[in-house]
Amino acid sequence: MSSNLSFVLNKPNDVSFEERPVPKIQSPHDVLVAVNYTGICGSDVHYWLHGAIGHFVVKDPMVLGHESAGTVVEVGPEVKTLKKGDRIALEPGYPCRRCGDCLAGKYNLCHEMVFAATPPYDGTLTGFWVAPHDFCYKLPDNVSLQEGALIEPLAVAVHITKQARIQPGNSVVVMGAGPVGLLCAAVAKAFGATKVVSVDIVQNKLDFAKGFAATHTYMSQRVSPEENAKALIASADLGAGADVVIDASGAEPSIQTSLHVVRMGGTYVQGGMGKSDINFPIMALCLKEVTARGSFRYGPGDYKLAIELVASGKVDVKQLVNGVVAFKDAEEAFKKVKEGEVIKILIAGPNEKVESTLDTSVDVAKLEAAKAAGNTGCC
Ligand SMILES: NC(=O)c1ccc[n+]([C@@H]2O[C@H](COP(=O)([O-])OP(=O)(O)OC[C@H]3O[C@@H](n4cnc5c(N)ncnc54)[C@H](O)[C@@H]3O)[C@@H](O)[C@H]2O)c1
Ligand SMILES: OC[C@H](O)C(O)[C@@H](O)CO
Repeated sequence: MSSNLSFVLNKPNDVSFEERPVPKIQSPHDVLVAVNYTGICGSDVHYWLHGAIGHFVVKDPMVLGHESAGTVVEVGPEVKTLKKGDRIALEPGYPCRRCGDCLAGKYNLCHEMVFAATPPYDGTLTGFWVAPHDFCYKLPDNVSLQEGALIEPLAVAVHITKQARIQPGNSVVVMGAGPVGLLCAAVAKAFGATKVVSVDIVQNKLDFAKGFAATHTYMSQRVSPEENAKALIASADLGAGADVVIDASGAEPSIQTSLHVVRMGGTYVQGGMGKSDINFPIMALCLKEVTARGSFRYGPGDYKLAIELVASGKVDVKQLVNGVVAFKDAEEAFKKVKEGEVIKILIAGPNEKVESTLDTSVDVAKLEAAKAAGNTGCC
């Protein structure tokens, strides 16, 4: 346990591998975890390319990654629920536990949140990670460590979908068929929605969505939001509109269309993070008495439910994984995500002996096309 190789963002478009000290257990309630697999999130790609998301600016070198699963290698003296060798999904944000929001059960809103790979805090693309034991969730025997790395984006989708208060038999439209939108569609179905419409602007994403969880798909059109909504409603036979619309794209045209797709008295949830300010059809919100909610990360019970959805076979996260790469190929994996042709790539921990199962050669033309289209991952 002397090597702790880490994948560090120095500044935009400049990453390196660095030996960092193996972290030490700080509190008797901490565990030390060997990181086995980490997924790449759009926010990691955004930091890599731009060095900032909103007011979170990378000023000093920062280890990337926050979608991880690992194996417990050491436990603090007060840890009763985990032992050495346990396989866990890592919840990567640690709230203060004492402020009003934490005490109200909304710890995801804590102002003092320490969140992995959100500056100034380092992330989990590293060999070893220390975490409070109650933010490490033991994986059931039938859930693999690779699936464990998908629990983080699934927990995001669980939180978004809980915010939508879906009822059995509801119709749900999900804008965006990236990993978060696909997982929202799957969770909506697990929550009892009978019609789930995935919407995107890329045909192969819709083809995947149809085989994954969507009952219907719709290719968003470059027309006015009202016309787009009318065509969407007609194509999915949504009658007076959808009971619930979730935005998992962050794109302004998608958000505008959403408010025209939701039915009178329906619910709209903002999960996507795009531009901070947009033109928003506020009159539709008012006249339809739409309930609108935001959704940020995840809170009490979300990781637990995400793991149960995978363990019970209700959400098959394995389908989202295009391949696994060795730690040394982390930068190539980021380029692959940037190309926009993959759903989820996992990076094996630096101490894992794995062969890359993904062709890591990068198509420069695709990279340039993604750049020209402004596809920079997220946010
Ligand atoms: N709320 C949270 O806590 C939270 C957490 C993680 C990610 N996010 C956000 O959720 C969003 C989705 O994440 P992801 O990882 O799936 O990102 P992604 O970039 O892989 O997926 C976004 C999808 O939206 C599609 N899209 C773009 N414009 C569209 C339009 N006009 N109509 C319909 N679809 C359109 C894209 O083609 C893409 O498939 C991102 O904005 C991300 O920042 C939010
Ligand atoms: O899943 C967690 C998200 O990726 C993060 O909150 C990020 O998008 C903003 O810091």
